[in-house]
Amino acid sequence: MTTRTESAGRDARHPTGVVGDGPAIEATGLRCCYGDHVAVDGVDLAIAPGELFALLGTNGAGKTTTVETLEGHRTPDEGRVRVLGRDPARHRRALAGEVAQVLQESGFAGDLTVAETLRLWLRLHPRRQSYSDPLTEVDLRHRSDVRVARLSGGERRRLDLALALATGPRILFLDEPTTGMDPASRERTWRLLRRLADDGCTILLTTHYLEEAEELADRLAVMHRGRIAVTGTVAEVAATRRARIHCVPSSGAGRDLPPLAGDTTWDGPALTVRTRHLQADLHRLLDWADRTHVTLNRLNAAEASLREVFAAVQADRGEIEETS
Ligand SMILES: Nc1ncnc2c1ncn2[C@@H]1O[C@H](COP(=O)(O)OP(=O)(O)OP(=O)(O)O)[C@@H](O)[C@H]1O
Repeated sequence: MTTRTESAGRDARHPTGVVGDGPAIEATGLRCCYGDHVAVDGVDLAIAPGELFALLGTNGAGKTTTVETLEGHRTPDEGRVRVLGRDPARHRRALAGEVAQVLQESGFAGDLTVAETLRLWLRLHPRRQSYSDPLTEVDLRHRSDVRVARLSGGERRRLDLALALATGPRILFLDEPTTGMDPASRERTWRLLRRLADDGCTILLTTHYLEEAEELADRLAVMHRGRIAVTGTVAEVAATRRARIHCVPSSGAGRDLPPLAGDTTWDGPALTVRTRHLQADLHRLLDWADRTHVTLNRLNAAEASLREVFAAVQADRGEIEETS
């Protein structure tokens, strides 16, 4: 599994989504409507070659519509999209060998075996380069002779992924790639996706699993009501909300705290500090506790989590702050 430290290294690699010859996947002012309903309302994305980008969002936020447009299945009502510099709706044939998609519903014939499905797939799809052994990569080699109808939900997701890999794509669109997978398969899939991206494949994945985005994504965006509410590296997105220090000072401590940059609130004996200056405020608090012989029980200090950011977006709270 990838460590946070490695993630921080990746974070620095694609600070803007544009490197070298420009983005591999791009949306500019994208707007998509279903009749009068605006599903995507001015989305800008720039995903660099070899970047693994996660698109998160609340239900009905517009993720699928955005991705379908990038895949060339829809044309924008306004704005433009480009994949490898081309309009994906107009150049579907040219892009076919470069782009692979894993949709939520794959719709394979249930009476074909896994191996037959792969062979058929390779006959029907243009290949940029063949991938050595996609079934082994997704741990399905031992199920080669099993009919697709008899695969479990998680195994079907792995077959989807194997087929996507089989053509050696430069761009991979993944819609909820690990839904239904057990924890071991999920981690294996994460390692595989990470390796693909490290080998230069650009990956756009939509997911409802925040830990998947946290673990994998070079950058991510959280959509809400057709717009991107917040985007950046995991660290940048977390920094849009204040960090939190929580503790229960020992009785008799009094409430004359040292001057802190953050806002303090008391809930009975429990103190919470919401701050943009976590290290400095923690230092002041510890120093004050030392000087006044106070014990800070149940002390906990943490940056905001992706979950908190997501909850704030979902609650439509206006308190997502600009990263300074
Ligand atoms: N075919 C359609 N006709 C009318 N409205 C649609 C259609 N498809 C999607 N919508 C609406 O467009 C909006 C965006 O839908 P979309 O499926 O892109 O969101 P999503 O972020 O993928 O949602 P979810 O996470 O729930 O799958 C929603 O309000 C949805 O109800």
